[in-house]
Amino acid sequence: MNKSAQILVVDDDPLNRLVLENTLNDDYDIVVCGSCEEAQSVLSKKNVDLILLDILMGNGSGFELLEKCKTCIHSYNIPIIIVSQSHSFQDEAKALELGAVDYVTKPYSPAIIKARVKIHLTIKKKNDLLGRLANIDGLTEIPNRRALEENLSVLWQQAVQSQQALAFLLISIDYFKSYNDKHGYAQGDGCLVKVANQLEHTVNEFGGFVARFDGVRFAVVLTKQSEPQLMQCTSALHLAVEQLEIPHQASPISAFISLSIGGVLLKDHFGDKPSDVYELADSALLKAGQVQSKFELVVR
Ligand SMILES: Nc1nc2c(ncn2[C@@H]2O[C@H](COP(=O)(O)OP(=O)(O)OP(=O)(O)O)[C@@H](O)[C@H]2O)c(=O)[nH]1
Repeated sequence: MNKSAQILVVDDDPLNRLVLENTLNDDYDIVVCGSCEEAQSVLSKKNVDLILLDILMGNGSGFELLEKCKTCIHSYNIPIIIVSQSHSFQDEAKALELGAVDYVTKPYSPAIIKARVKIHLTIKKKNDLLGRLANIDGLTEIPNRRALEENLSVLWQQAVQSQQALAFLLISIDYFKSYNDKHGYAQGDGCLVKVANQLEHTVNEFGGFVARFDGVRFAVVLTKQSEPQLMQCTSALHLAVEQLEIPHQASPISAFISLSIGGVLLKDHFGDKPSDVYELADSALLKAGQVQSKFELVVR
């Protein structure tokens, strides 16, 4: 049977582990651990969907593991249900404050454990979906501006700390207003989807990140770039979209859809904040639209 989720059971009592395993084994993949250290090692290797955690363990406090999980980027969104012998309100309150989603006291009814696990897995699935949707552009299904901002912020900070170059490209489809006027808005949407997919495919080959910036503009972030590498990437992007051969009957410069690219290469001066590159890239993009190469680069 295809089990729907992976559950980690952490309890130092072998009998408790066995009971929980037998309760949930039919519906889920169960991994059992007798200590917090073992559990941490499992969490670093496996994708866990939910944790059932005992807090009063002889060999280390479950509270510590709970706190670690909730402050770690890789595990903070895993729901943790406490299964405890302690009926103390303080322990229950502490566990919930530290981020546990539920608190079940022993002895428990297997049916209730099953029901609570099911509820929290359903909520997690919905939260995961919302998280994904919040970062995906509805039309092109590539990352959206929110995802770009999150990603750029992390990569910019890393670049500043390591003093390694960071490149930002702003890409626009040429004469898109005329394209919509000539071919219709629906076809315009279809064209945006094709271009976005092609850009994503090409940028992936260069190990970069692409997002829809706004309307007909896309943004690309590339780390550890040199000028020649960046030129190679932008040529590949121009070529990839040319090769789609999407007819553009109203373009004064090409029979097919084409791009202009404004680039910023941060080498020495990274600016005060990540979004400083937007303005620089926007000016470069404006100039790119007027030159034959359709690419303009600002180096800082
Ligand atoms: N079909 C479609 N069109 C869009 C979408 N978002 C923005 N647009 C249109 O894209 C056009 C963008 O035009 P502009 O950026 O003003 O300019 P342009 O025609 O590309 O001209 P140049 O910048 O000189 O190349 C506008 O007409 C917008 O209405 C979208 O999601 N779908």
